[in-house]
Amino acid sequence: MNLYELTVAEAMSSLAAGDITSEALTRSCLDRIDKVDGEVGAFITLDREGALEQARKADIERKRERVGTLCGIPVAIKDLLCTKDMRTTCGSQMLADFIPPYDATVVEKIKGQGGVILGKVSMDEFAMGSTSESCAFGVPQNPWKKGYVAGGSSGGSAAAVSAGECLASLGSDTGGSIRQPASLCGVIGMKPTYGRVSRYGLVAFASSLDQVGPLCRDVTDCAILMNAISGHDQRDSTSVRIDVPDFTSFLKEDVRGLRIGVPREYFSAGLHPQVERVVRSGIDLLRQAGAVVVDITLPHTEYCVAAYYLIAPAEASSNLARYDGVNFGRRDMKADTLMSMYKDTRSAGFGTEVKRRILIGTYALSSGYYDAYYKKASQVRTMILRDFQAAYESCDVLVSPVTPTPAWKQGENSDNPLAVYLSDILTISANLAGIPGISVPGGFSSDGLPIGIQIQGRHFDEGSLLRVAYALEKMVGVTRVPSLA
Ligand SMILES: NC(=O)C[C@H](N)C(=O)O
Repeated sequence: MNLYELTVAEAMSSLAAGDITSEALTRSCLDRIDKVDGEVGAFITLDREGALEQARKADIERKRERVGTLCGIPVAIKDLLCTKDMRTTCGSQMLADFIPPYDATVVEKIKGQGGVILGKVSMDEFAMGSTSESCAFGVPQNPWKKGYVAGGSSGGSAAAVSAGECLASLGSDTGGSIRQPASLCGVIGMKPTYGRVSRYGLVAFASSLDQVGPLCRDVTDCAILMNAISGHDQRDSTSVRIDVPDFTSFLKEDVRGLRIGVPREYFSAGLHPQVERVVRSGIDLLRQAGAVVVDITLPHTEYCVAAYYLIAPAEASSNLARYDGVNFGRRDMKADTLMSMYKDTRSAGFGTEVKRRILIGTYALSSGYYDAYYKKASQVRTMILRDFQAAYESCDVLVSPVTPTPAWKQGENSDNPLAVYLSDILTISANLAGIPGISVPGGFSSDGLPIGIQIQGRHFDEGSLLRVAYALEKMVGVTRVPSLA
């Protein structure tokens, strides 16, 4: 077995036993990147020398003292998390040369535990998209099938883990951006409860929805990464002061007596029959293992896309106002007035989808329209939250598809933003309600594309998600790294 194929847990014990070194492990990932990334296209910035230096340092420290949990483990970071002295582009020309002077809290935590940062991975521009095709610096593709999308917006994070270019990665999820690419690339992806993980140093898209989370090769690794990144942070006023459990303590195969809710609305028309087959067979496995399956209704599901595509663009239009050519990133200098400098910078710096969202958001927030759009959408958001609260009175977790279809061909929906927005229909509600969700591999389509199963739960009950995901993983059996022949 190649070292790059190890899970985080396996690598941790081999490193602790002295069977491998971090330098060898890191070199194995770098060699793998050299071999396959020309095709996979996951990395925007690769810090080869820096990674090897961190790995050697980890090897020396291990000999001398007690080391952090992730000591010597190579990880990749979505390119919207600030990394000190390392370019952070958000997949946008606007930040093509932006080098942050500080680390995001989650990056600081990974480094603090000895993790080796390999570099920054591809994403949709400012996290707006579901295919990563709007990235200004290279589009990742699905490691399972040439020419197919890796999903988005954390497409580079999912593709890098899936292709064996790193052992784990961090992504962010505003409307499905961790769970959807995880599902399409056959890896685990968790969106924690809003407030569980610090957003300090995460470049904001829609601040009331964004959350950082891990993408990994198995559920155990997901629990390990959750332990590493969770917790209150004084620098993020929306992070919650609540105890962080040891997430690995939930890794039990036993789901007896657990009440699994199956939301009727998530299996409606438009769901690909092969996705339905995979998810229903996952539910059957859980039933056979002793879980109690109950029928659930989330009646306001049909309004979630409309509410999200008002709230997220409204917040984005406000957050992205800071890219004015003065404070951050790019400036177009040919203009001779301040107004035309703003206009030229923003016209050239942002891509089509980002502009579209800024326009929608600015329109929705303009005077006289607030009540009709943003306020209405916020009220719908409350109804969606209440649906979940009512559901969790009769079940402990919800099991459903992650996306209506498996991965599609690159370019297929490029001219149809509405079709792409609709592909978020099964993931968006969790962000609107702030609840946690995870995607775990459930099977494959007839043409070999991975299909994930989504588990959602109560606020701060990531534990039950991990428990069900772990049981499913044991019953379904994970397929590791695709051959990329
Ligand atoms: N950022 C996300 O979670 C992705 C979502 N598809 C969006 O475009 O907003």
